[in-house]
Amino acid sequence: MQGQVLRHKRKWRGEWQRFSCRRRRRPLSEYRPDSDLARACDEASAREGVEANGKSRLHLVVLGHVDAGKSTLMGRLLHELGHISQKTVHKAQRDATAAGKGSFAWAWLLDERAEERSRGVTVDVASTFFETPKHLVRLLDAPGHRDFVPNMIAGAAQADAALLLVDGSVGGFEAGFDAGGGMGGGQTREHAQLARSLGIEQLAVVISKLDTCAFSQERFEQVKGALLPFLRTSGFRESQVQWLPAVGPSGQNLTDHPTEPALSSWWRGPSVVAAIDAFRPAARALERSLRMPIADVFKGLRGGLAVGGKLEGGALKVGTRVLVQPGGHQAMVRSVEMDGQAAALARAGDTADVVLAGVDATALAVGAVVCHPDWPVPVAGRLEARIVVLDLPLPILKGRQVSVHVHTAQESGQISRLVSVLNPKTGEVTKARPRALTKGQTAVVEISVARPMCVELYTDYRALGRIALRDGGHTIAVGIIVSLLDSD
Ligand SMILES: Nc1nc2c(ncn2[C@@H]2O[C@H](COP(=O)(O)OP(=O)(O)OP(=O)(O)O)[C@@H](O)[C@H]2O)c(=O)[nH]1
Repeated sequence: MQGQVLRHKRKWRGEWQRFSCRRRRRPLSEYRPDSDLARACDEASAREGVEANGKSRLHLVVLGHVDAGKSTLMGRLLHELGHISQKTVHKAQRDATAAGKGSFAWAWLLDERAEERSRGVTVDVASTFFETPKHLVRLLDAPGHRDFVPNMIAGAAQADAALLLVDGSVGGFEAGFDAGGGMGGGQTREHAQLARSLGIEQLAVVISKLDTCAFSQERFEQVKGALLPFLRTSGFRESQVQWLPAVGPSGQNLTDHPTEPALSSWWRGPSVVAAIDAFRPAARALERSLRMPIADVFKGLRGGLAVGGKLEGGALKVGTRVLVQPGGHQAMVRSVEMDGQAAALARAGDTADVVLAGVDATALAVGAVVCHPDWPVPVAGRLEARIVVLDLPLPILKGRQVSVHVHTAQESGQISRLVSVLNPKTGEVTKARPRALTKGQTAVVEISVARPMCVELYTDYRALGRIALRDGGHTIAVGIIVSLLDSD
Protein backbone atom coordinates (compact mmCIF):
# COMPACT_ATOMS: atom_id res chain seq x y z
CA MET A 1 0.00 0.00 0.00
CA GLN A 2 2.85 2.31 0.81
CA GLY A 3 3.71 4.71 -1.97
CA GLN A 4 0.48 3.99 -3.81
CA VAL A 5 -0.86 7.19 -5.29
CA LEU A 6 -4.51 7.43 -6.16
CA ARG A 7 -4.24 10.76 -7.85
CA HIS A 8 -7.24 10.88 -10.06
CA LYS A 9 -9.77 9.08 -8.00
CA ARG A 10 -12.78 11.29 -7.41
CA LYS A 11 -15.44 10.87 -4.80
CA TRP A 12 -18.29 13.24 -5.16
CA ARG A 13 -20.18 13.31 -1.95
CA GLY A 14 -21.57 15.96 0.39
CA GLU A 15 -19.30 18.79 1.35
CA TRP A 16 -16.36 17.17 -0.39
CA GLN A 17 -17.92 18.00 -3.72
CA ARG A 18 -17.83 21.70 -2.97
CA PHE A 19 -14.17 21.54 -2.00
CA SER A 20 -13.02 19.56 -4.95
CA CYS A 21 -11.24 21.17 -7.82
CA ARG A 22 -12.65 19.98 -11.12
CA ARG A 23 -9.27 19.82 -12.81
CA ARG A 24 -7.24 16.79 -13.61
CA ARG A 25 -3.74 17.17 -12.23
CA ARG A 26 -0.77 16.86 -14.53
CA PRO A 27 2.37 15.19 -13.17
CA LEU A 28 4.67 17.67 -11.45
CA SER A 29 7.57 16.36 -13.52
CA GLU A 30 5.95 17.88 -16.64
CA TYR A 31 6.00 21.35 -15.16
CA ARG A 32 7.80 24.04 -17.19
CA PRO A 33 7.71 27.65 -15.98
CA ASP A 34 5.83 30.16 -18.18
CA SER A 35 8.41 31.84 -20.37
CA ASP A 36 7.89 35.45 -19.26
CA LEU A 37 7.93 34.40 -15.61
CA ALA A 38 11.09 32.37 -16.19
CA ARG A 39 12.73 35.38 -17.85
CA ALA A 40 11.70 37.66 -14.96
CA CYS A 41 13.18 35.13 -12.51
CA ASP A 42 16.46 35.00 -14.44
CA GLU A 43 16.70 38.78 -14.46
CA ALA A 44 15.90 38.94 -10.75
CA SER A 45 18.57 36.31 -10.00
CA ALA A 46 21.12 38.31 -11.97
CA ARG A 47 20.22 41.53 -10.07
CA GLU A 48 19.94 39.85 -6.71
CA GLY A 49 23.61 39.69 -5.81
CA VAL A 50 24.11 43.40 -6.56
CA GLU A 51 20.94 44.70 -4.86
CA ALA A 52 21.42 42.71 -1.69
CA ASN A 53 25.17 43.36 -1.49
CA GLY A 54 25.77 39.70 -2.03
CA LYS A 55 23.62 38.79 0.98
CA SER A 56 21.20 35.92 0.84
CA ARG A 57 17.75 35.61 2.34
CA LEU A 58 17.33 33.41 5.39
CA HIS A 59 14.11 32.51 7.19
CA LEU A 60 14.97 31.98 10.82
CA VAL A 61 12.66 30.78 13.56
CA VAL A 62 13.44 31.20 17.26
CA LEU A 63 12.15 28.31 19.33
CA GLY A 64 12.26 27.26 22.95
CA HIS A 65 10.36 26.60 26.14
CA VAL A 66 8.30 29.40 27.65
CA ASP A 67 10.52 32.06 29.31
CA ALA A 68 13.73 30.60 27.85
CA GLY A 69 14.62 34.17 26.85
CA LYS A 70 13.73 34.20 23.14
CA SER A 71 12.16 37.66 22.90
CA THR A 72 14.76 39.21 25.21
CA LEU A 73 17.64 37.86 23.17
CA MET A 74 16.14 38.92 19.86
CA GLY A 75 15.07 42.36 21.15
CA ARG A 76 18.59 43.03 22.35
CA LEU A 77 20.10 41.62 19.16
CA LEU A 78 17.94 43.88 16.97
CA HIS A 79 19.12 46.84 19.03
CA GLU A 80 22.80 45.83 18.79
CA LEU A 81 22.42 45.49 15.02
CA GLY A 82 20.98 49.01 14.77
CA HIS A 83 17.39 48.05 13.96
CA ILE A 84 15.92 49.44 17.19
CA SER A 85 16.90 52.92 18.37
CA GLN A 86 18.16 53.87 21.83
CA LYS A 87 15.03 56.02 22.23
CA THR A 88 12.74 53.03 21.64
CA VAL A 89 14.79 50.98 24.09
CA HIS A 90 14.43 53.68 26.77
CA LYS A 91 10.68 53.84 26.20
CA ALA A 92 10.30 50.07 26.50
CA GLN A 93 12.37 50.15 29.69
CA ARG A 94 10.20 52.92 31.15
CA ASP A 95 6.95 51.16 30.19
CA ALA A 96 8.06 47.76 31.44
CA THR A 97 9.31 49.22 34.74
CA ALA A 98 6.07 51.19 35.23
CA ALA A 99 4.13 47.96 34.71
CA GLY A 100 6.32 46.22 37.31
CA LYS A 101 7.92 44.05 34.60
CA GLY A 102 11.31 45.68 34.27
CA SER A 103 13.04 42.43 33.36
CA PHE A 104 10.85 42.12 30.25
CA ALA A 105 11.98 45.45 28.70
CA TRP A 106 14.00 43.80 25.91
CA ALA A 107 11.25 41.29 25.23
CA TRP A 108 8.69 44.09 25.00
CA LEU A 109 10.63 45.60 22.11
CA LEU A 110 9.83 42.62 19.97
CA ASP A 111 6.29 42.19 21.26
CA GLU A 112 5.50 45.85 20.66
CA ARG A 113 6.83 45.69 17.13
CA ALA A 114 4.62 42.69 16.50
CA GLU A 115 1.54 44.59 17.64
CA GLU A 116 2.37 47.52 15.43
CA ARG A 117 2.41 45.23 12.46
CA SER A 118 -0.81 43.56 13.50
CA ARG A 119 -3.44 43.71 10.75
CA GLY A 120 -5.99 41.18 11.83
CA VAL A 121 -3.25 38.60 11.98
CA THR A 122 -4.00 34.96 11.98
CA VAL A 123 -0.56 33.63 12.83
CA ASP A 124 0.70 34.89 16.14
CA VAL A 125 4.34 34.66 15.30
CA ALA A 126 6.13 38.00 15.53
CA SER A 127 8.05 38.59 12.35
CA THR A 128 10.73 41.14 11.69
CA PHE A 129 13.77 41.73 9.51
CA PHE A 130 17.42 42.31 10.21
CA GLU A 131 20.71 42.04 8.40
CA THR A 132 23.85 40.21 9.41
CA PRO A 133 27.13 40.40 7.50
CA LYS A 134 25.97 37.50 5.28
CA HIS A 135 22.20 37.32 5.41
CA LEU A 136 18.96 39.30 5.08
CA VAL A 137 17.10 37.57 7.86
CA ARG A 138 13.36 37.22 8.22
CA LEU A 139 12.97 36.40 11.87
CA LEU A 140 10.02 34.47 13.25
CA ASP A 141 9.77 34.64 17.03
CA ALA A 142 7.55 31.71 17.92
CA PRO A 143 5.58 31.70 21.16
CA GLY A 144 7.00 29.26 23.70
CA HIS A 145 3.83 28.50 25.60
CA ARG A 146 2.40 25.08 24.83
CA ASP A 147 -1.04 26.55 24.06
CA PHE A 148 0.52 28.30 21.09
CA VAL A 149 2.34 25.34 19.55
CA PRO A 150 0.04 25.39 16.49
CA ASN A 151 1.28 28.95 15.79
CA MET A 152 4.82 27.79 16.30
CA ILE A 153 4.27 25.05 13.72
CA ALA A 154 3.05 27.58 11.15
CA GLY A 155 6.15 29.70 11.83
CA ALA A 156 8.63 26.85 11.74
CA ALA A 157 7.07 25.49 8.54
CA GLN A 158 8.42 28.58 6.75
CA ALA A 159 11.93 28.53 8.26
CA ASP A 160 15.27 27.48 6.75
CA ALA A 161 17.02 27.29 10.13
CA ALA A 162 16.25 27.61 13.82
CA LEU A 163 17.71 29.07 16.96
CA LEU A 164 16.67 26.87 19.89
CA LEU A 165 16.84 28.88 23.10
CA VAL A 166 17.48 26.75 26.15
CA ASP A 167 17.36 28.15 29.66
CA GLY A 168 20.68 27.09 31.20
CA SER A 169 19.82 28.14 34.77
CA VAL A 170 19.64 25.42 37.39
CA GLY A 171 16.09 24.06 37.29
CA GLY A 172 15.26 26.13 34.20
CA PHE A 173 16.73 23.68 31.72
CA GLU A 174 15.18 20.75 33.52
CA ALA A 175 11.70 22.37 33.46
CA GLY A 176 11.89 22.86 29.69
CA PHE A 177 13.37 19.45 28.98
CA ASP A 178 11.50 17.30 31.46
CA ALA A 179 9.74 14.37 29.80
CA GLY A 180 6.63 15.46 31.73
CA GLY A 181 5.35 12.08 32.76
CA GLY A 182 5.35 10.78 29.23
CA MET A 183 3.07 13.35 27.67
CA GLY A 184 5.50 15.22 25.51
CA GLY A 185 7.16 17.16 28.34
CA GLY A 186 8.64 20.64 28.04
CA GLN A 187 8.58 22.63 24.87
CA THR A 188 12.35 22.24 24.37
CA ARG A 189 11.61 18.64 23.35
CA GLU A 190 8.45 19.34 21.44
CA HIS A 191 9.83 22.34 19.54
CA ALA A 192 12.99 20.46 18.55
CA GLN A 193 11.05 17.43 17.34
CA LEU A 194 8.55 19.55 15.47
CA ALA A 195 11.24 21.69 13.89
CA ARG A 196 13.00 18.62 12.52
CA SER A 197 9.77 17.07 11.31
CA LEU A 198 8.93 20.34 9.55
CA GLY A 199 12.15 20.02 7.59
CA ILE A 200 14.54 22.20 9.59
CA GLU A 201 17.99 20.61 9.48
CA GLN A 202 20.14 23.51 10.66
CA LEU A 203 19.97 24.36 14.32
CA ALA A 204 21.88 26.62 16.70
CA VAL A 205 21.25 25.78 20.34
CA VAL A 206 21.67 28.97 22.37
CA ILE A 207 22.08 28.25 26.08
CA SER A 208 20.81 31.35 27.93
CA LYS A 209 20.80 32.54 31.55
CA LEU A 210 24.27 31.17 32.36
CA ASP A 211 24.75 34.46 34.27
CA THR A 212 22.59 32.87 36.98
CA CYS A 213 25.24 30.21 37.56
CA ALA A 214 28.42 32.31 37.31
CA PHE A 215 28.81 31.53 33.57
CA SER A 216 29.75 28.01 34.48
CA GLN A 217 31.35 26.07 31.61
CA GLU A 218 30.46 22.90 33.47
CA ARG A 219 26.78 23.81 33.36
CA PHE A 220 27.04 24.62 29.62
CA GLU A 221 28.55 21.18 28.96
CA GLN A 222 26.00 19.50 31.21
CA VAL A 223 23.07 21.00 29.28
CA LYS A 224 24.73 20.17 25.97
CA GLY A 225 25.40 16.61 27.15
CA ALA A 226 21.76 16.11 28.09
CA LEU A 227 20.34 17.64 24.92
CA LEU A 228 22.65 16.25 22.23
CA PRO A 229 21.48 12.59 22.37
CA PHE A 230 17.89 13.78 22.23
CA LEU A 231 18.56 15.96 19.18
CA ARG A 232 20.30 13.04 17.48
CA THR A 233 17.35 10.74 18.03
CA SER A 234 15.06 13.53 16.77
CA GLY A 235 16.92 13.36 13.46
CA PHE A 236 19.39 16.24 13.66
CA ARG A 237 22.88 15.61 12.32
CA GLU A 238 25.57 16.62 14.79
CA SER A 239 27.44 18.49 12.05
CA GLN A 240 24.35 20.65 11.47
CA VAL A 241 23.95 21.67 15.12
CA GLN A 242 25.89 24.57 16.63
CA TRP A 243 26.11 25.20 20.39
CA LEU A 244 26.74 28.54 22.05
CA PRO A 245 26.03 30.50 25.25
CA ALA A 246 24.38 33.95 25.22
CA VAL A 247 22.88 36.33 27.75
CA GLY A 248 20.16 38.53 26.31
CA PRO A 249 19.74 41.21 29.01
CA SER A 250 23.46 42.10 29.13
CA GLY A 251 24.10 41.35 25.46
CA GLN A 252 26.85 38.78 26.05
CA ASN A 253 27.98 36.86 22.96
CA LEU A 254 25.30 38.33 20.73
CA THR A 255 27.30 40.16 18.07
CA ASP A 256 30.88 39.81 19.36
CA HIS A 257 33.01 37.70 21.60
CA PRO A 258 31.77 38.12 25.21
CA THR A 259 33.25 40.90 27.37
CA GLU A 260 32.29 39.20 30.64
CA PRO A 261 35.58 37.64 31.91
CA ALA A 262 33.85 34.63 33.50
CA LEU A 263 32.47 33.74 30.05
CA SER A 264 35.22 34.92 27.71
CA SER A 265 37.77 32.95 29.73
CA TRP A 266 36.44 29.68 28.33
CA TRP A 267 34.18 30.46 25.36
CA ARG A 268 36.00 30.26 22.01
CA GLY A 269 33.06 29.59 19.71
CA PRO A 270 30.71 31.77 17.65
CA SER A 271 28.49 34.64 18.74
CA VAL A 272 24.76 34.49 17.89
CA VAL A 273 25.34 36.56 14.74
CA ALA A 274 28.25 34.33 13.65
CA ALA A 275 26.08 31.25 14.24
CA ILE A 276 23.31 32.76 12.07
CA ASP A 277 25.85 33.57 9.36
CA ALA A 278 26.99 29.95 9.38
CA PHE A 279 23.50 28.84 8.26
CA ARG A 280 23.15 28.04 4.56
CA PRO A 281 20.20 29.74 2.88
CA ALA A 282 17.72 27.39 1.20
CA ALA A 283 18.05 26.94 -2.56
CA ARG A 284 15.24 28.61 -4.53
CA ALA A 285 13.03 25.90 -6.03
CA LEU A 286 12.24 27.85 -9.21
CA GLU A 287 11.94 24.72 -11.31
CA ARG A 288 8.96 23.59 -9.21
CA SER A 289 5.38 24.65 -9.88
CA LEU A 290 3.97 27.45 -7.72
CA ARG A 291 3.08 26.56 -4.13
CA MET A 292 2.40 29.29 -1.59
CA PRO A 293 0.73 28.03 1.61
CA ILE A 294 -1.24 30.91 3.08
CA ALA A 295 -0.05 31.96 6.54
CA ASP A 296 -2.00 35.17 6.81
CA VAL A 297 -5.06 36.83 5.24
CA PHE A 298 -5.67 40.56 5.54
CA LYS A 299 -6.90 43.66 3.74
CA GLY A 300 -4.22 44.97 1.38
CA LEU A 301 -3.07 48.55 1.95
CA ARG A 302 -4.21 49.62 -1.50
CA GLY A 303 -7.49 47.70 -1.38
CA GLY A 304 -8.24 44.09 -2.25
CA LEU A 305 -7.64 41.00 -0.22
CA ALA A 306 -4.06 40.05 0.46
CA VAL A 307 -2.52 36.77 1.48
CA GLY A 308 0.87 36.41 3.14
CA GLY A 309 3.12 33.39 3.08
CA LYS A 310 6.30 31.84 1.83
CA LEU A 311 6.63 30.60 -1.73
CA GLU A 312 7.82 27.01 -1.41
CA GLY A 313 8.19 26.70 -5.17
CA GLY A 314 7.74 28.58 -8.42
CA ALA A 315 7.17 32.30 -8.79
CA LEU A 316 4.44 34.88 -9.36
CA LYS A 317 4.26 38.47 -10.52
CA VAL A 318 1.61 41.10 -11.17
CA GLY A 319 -0.82 39.67 -13.69
CA THR A 320 -0.04 35.99 -12.98
CA ARG A 321 -3.10 33.74 -13.02
CA VAL A 322 -3.22 31.52 -9.95
CA LEU A 323 -5.49 28.98 -8.36
CA VAL A 324 -6.44 28.90 -4.69
CA GLN A 325 -7.03 25.45 -3.26
CA PRO A 326 -9.15 23.88 -1.77
CA GLY A 327 -12.00 24.81 -4.01
CA GLY A 328 -10.27 25.56 -7.30
CA HIS A 329 -10.79 29.33 -7.10
CA GLN A 330 -9.20 31.24 -9.98
CA ALA A 331 -7.54 34.55 -9.15
CA MET A 332 -5.18 37.12 -10.62
CA VAL A 333 -2.20 38.66 -8.83
CA ARG A 334 -2.90 42.38 -8.54
CA SER A 335 0.16 43.40 -6.55
CA VAL A 336 3.10 41.92 -4.69
CA GLU A 337 4.84 43.28 -1.61
CA MET A 338 7.98 42.05 0.07
CA ASP A 339 9.48 43.47 3.25
CA GLY A 340 6.85 46.23 3.13
CA GLN A 341 7.90 47.38 -0.39
CA ALA A 342 6.09 46.90 -3.69
CA ALA A 343 7.84 44.20 -5.69
CA ALA A 344 7.64 43.14 -9.32
CA LEU A 345 8.07 39.47 -8.58
CA ALA A 346 8.13 36.92 -5.76
CA ARG A 347 10.12 33.72 -6.18
CA ALA A 348 10.49 30.43 -4.34
CA GLY A 349 12.14 31.16 -1.01
CA ASP A 350 10.58 34.64 -0.70
CA THR A 351 7.96 35.57 1.85
CA ALA A 352 5.47 37.85 0.17
CA ASP A 353 2.17 39.62 0.64
CA VAL A 354 0.11 39.13 -2.50
CA VAL A 355 -3.09 41.01 -3.32
CA LEU A 356 -5.43 38.77 -5.30
CA ALA A 357 -8.18 40.03 -7.60
CA GLY A 358 -11.30 38.20 -8.72
CA VAL A 359 -11.49 35.77 -5.83
CA ASP A 360 -14.13 35.44 -3.15
CA ALA A 361 -13.01 36.24 0.40
CA THR A 362 -14.28 32.88 1.60
CA ALA A 363 -11.67 31.11 -0.56
CA LEU A 364 -8.80 32.72 1.31
CA ALA A 365 -7.93 31.12 4.60
CA VAL A 366 -4.83 30.18 6.52
CA GLY A 367 -3.79 26.73 5.31
CA ALA A 368 -5.18 27.21 1.78
CA VAL A 369 -2.55 27.16 -0.97
CA VAL A 370 -1.97 29.51 -3.90
CA CYS A 371 -0.76 27.39 -6.81
CA HIS A 372 -0.33 27.15 -10.57
CA PRO A 373 -3.73 26.64 -12.31
CA ASP A 374 -2.36 23.83 -14.49
CA TRP A 375 -0.50 22.07 -11.70
CA PRO A 376 -2.90 22.45 -8.75
CA VAL A 377 -1.95 21.20 -5.33
CA PRO A 378 -3.89 18.01 -4.45
CA VAL A 379 -6.71 18.24 -1.96
CA ALA A 380 -7.18 15.11 0.13
CA GLY A 381 -9.69 13.99 2.70
CA ARG A 382 -7.86 10.78 3.50
CA LEU A 383 -4.17 10.04 3.34
CA GLU A 384 -1.50 7.65 4.54
CA ALA A 385 1.46 8.87 6.54
CA ARG A 386 4.62 7.22 7.73
CA ILE A 387 4.94 8.46 11.31
CA VAL A 388 7.17 8.17 14.33
CA VAL A 389 5.22 7.93 17.58
CA LEU A 390 6.55 10.38 20.17
CA ASP A 391 6.61 10.20 23.93
CA LEU A 392 3.05 9.41 25.06
CA PRO A 393 1.60 7.44 27.97
CA LEU A 394 -1.31 5.78 26.15
CA PRO A 395 -0.88 3.80 22.94
CA ILE A 396 -2.44 5.08 19.72
CA LEU A 397 -5.52 3.06 18.82
CA LYS A 398 -7.64 3.18 15.69
CA GLY A 399 -10.10 6.06 15.87
CA ARG A 400 -7.83 8.37 17.89
CA GLN A 401 -8.95 11.96 17.37
CA VAL A 402 -6.06 14.23 16.39
CA SER A 403 -5.32 17.68 15.17
CA VAL A 404 -3.53 17.37 11.81
CA HIS A 405 -0.85 19.92 10.87
CA VAL A 406 0.61 20.20 7.38
CA HIS A 407 2.55 23.40 6.38
CA THR A 408 0.35 26.28 7.65
CA ALA A 409 -2.83 24.18 7.65
CA GLN A 410 -4.51 22.68 10.69
CA GLU A 411 -7.55 20.42 10.60
CA SER A 412 -9.27 18.05 12.98
CA GLY A 413 -9.20 14.42 11.99
CA GLN A 414 -8.79 10.89 13.20
CA ILE A 415 -6.39 8.01 12.77
CA SER A 416 -8.80 5.86 10.81
CA ARG A 417 -6.56 2.82 10.26
CA LEU A 418 -3.32 1.40 11.65
CA VAL A 419 -1.76 0.01 8.49
CA SER A 420 1.59 -1.40 9.59
CA VAL A 421 4.54 -1.16 11.94
CA LEU A 422 7.87 -0.69 10.17
CA ASN A 423 11.48 -1.40 10.94
CA PRO A 424 12.72 2.22 11.25
CA LYS A 425 16.08 1.39 9.61
CA THR A 426 15.00 -0.75 6.67
CA GLY A 427 11.38 0.37 6.23
CA GLU A 428 10.30 -3.29 6.15
CA VAL A 429 6.87 -4.13 7.52
CA THR A 430 7.34 -5.94 10.84
CA LYS A 431 3.64 -6.13 11.66
CA ALA A 432 0.60 -5.60 9.46
CA ARG A 433 -2.62 -4.16 10.91
CA PRO A 434 -1.30 -3.64 14.48
CA ARG A 435 -3.87 -3.16 17.21
CA ALA A 436 -1.95 -0.30 18.84
CA LEU A 437 1.10 1.89 18.37
CA THR A 438 3.43 2.76 21.19
CA LYS A 439 6.19 5.29 21.88
CA GLY A 440 9.11 5.19 19.50
CA GLN A 441 7.46 3.00 16.87
CA THR A 442 7.62 3.82 13.18
CA ALA A 443 4.35 3.05 11.46
CA VAL A 444 2.10 3.73 8.50
CA VAL A 445 -1.33 5.03 9.45
CA GLU A 446 -4.34 6.22 7.54
CA ILE A 447 -5.64 9.63 8.55
CA SER A 448 -9.07 11.05 7.71
CA VAL A 449 -9.63 14.77 8.08
CA ALA A 450 -12.91 16.55 8.74
CA ARG A 451 -12.42 18.87 5.76
CA PRO A 452 -10.09 18.06 2.85
CA MET A 453 -6.65 19.67 3.07
CA CYS A 454 -4.02 20.78 0.55
CA VAL A 455 -1.25 18.21 0.85
CA GLU A 456 1.44 16.63 -1.30
CA LEU A 457 3.31 13.38 -1.24
CA TYR A 458 6.62 13.94 0.53
CA THR A 459 8.41 12.59 -2.52
CA ASP A 460 6.68 15.19 -4.75
CA TYR A 461 6.90 18.30 -2.62
CA ARG A 462 8.62 18.06 0.73
CA ALA A 463 7.37 21.29 2.28
CA LEU A 464 3.76 20.20 1.80
CA GLY A 465 4.36 16.54 2.54
CA ARG A 466 5.34 16.75 6.20
CA ILE A 467 2.78 16.09 8.90
CA ALA A 468 2.44 16.47 12.66
CA LEU A 469 -0.36 14.98 14.76
CA ARG A 470 -1.38 16.58 18.04
CA ASP A 471 -3.79 15.57 20.76
CA GLY A 472 -4.64 17.19 24.08
CA GLY A 473 -2.12 19.99 23.58
CA HIS A 474 0.78 17.64 22.79
CA THR A 475 2.44 16.45 19.64
CA ILE A 476 1.97 12.69 19.56
CA ALA A 477 3.51 11.85 16.17
CA VAL A 478 5.41 13.42 13.30
CA GLY A 479 5.98 12.05 9.83
CA ILE A 480 5.67 12.29 6.07
CA ILE A 481 2.78 11.76 3.66
CA VAL A 482 3.26 8.61 1.58
CA SER A 483 -0.07 8.17 -0.13
CA LEU A 484 -3.12 10.29 -0.99
CA LEU A 485 -6.48 8.56 -0.79
CA ASP A 486 -9.67 10.27 -1.94
CA SER A 487 -7.57 13.06 -3.40
CA ASP A 488 -8.33 15.32 -6.31
N1 LIG B 1 19.26 36.24 34.09
C1 LIG B 1 18.80 36.14 32.83
N2 LIG B 1 17.51 36.39 32.57
C2 LIG B 1 17.09 36.29 31.30
C3 LIG B 1 17.95 35.93 30.24
N3 LIG B 1 17.23 35.92 29.11
C4 LIG B 1 15.96 36.26 29.44
N4 LIG B 1 15.86 36.48 30.76
C5 LIG B 1 14.65 36.82 31.52
O1 LIG B 1 13.72 35.74 31.40
C6 LIG B 1 12.38 36.24 31.37
C7 LIG B 1 11.66 35.69 30.14
O2 LIG B 1 12.27 36.21 28.98
P1 LIG B 1 11.51 36.26 27.57
O3 LIG B 1 12.47 36.85 26.61
O4 LIG B 1 10.17 36.91 27.70
O5 LIG B 1 11.29 34.72 27.30
P2 LIG B 1 10.57 34.05 26.03
O6 LIG B 1 11.30 32.79 25.77
O7 LIG B 1 10.48 35.02 24.92
O8 LIG B 1 9.14 33.75 26.60
P3 LIG B 1 7.79 33.38 25.78
O9 LIG B 1 7.71 34.29 24.59
O10 LIG B 1 6.70 33.61 26.76
O11 LIG B 1 7.94 31.96 25.40
C8 LIG B 1 12.50 37.76 31.38
O12 LIG B 1 12.31 38.19 32.72
C9 LIG B 1 13.92 38.03 30.94
O13 LIG B 1 14.47 39.23 31.48
C10 LIG B 1 19.34 35.65 30.56
O14 LIG B 1 20.16 35.29 29.70
N5 LIG B 1 19.68 35.78 31.87
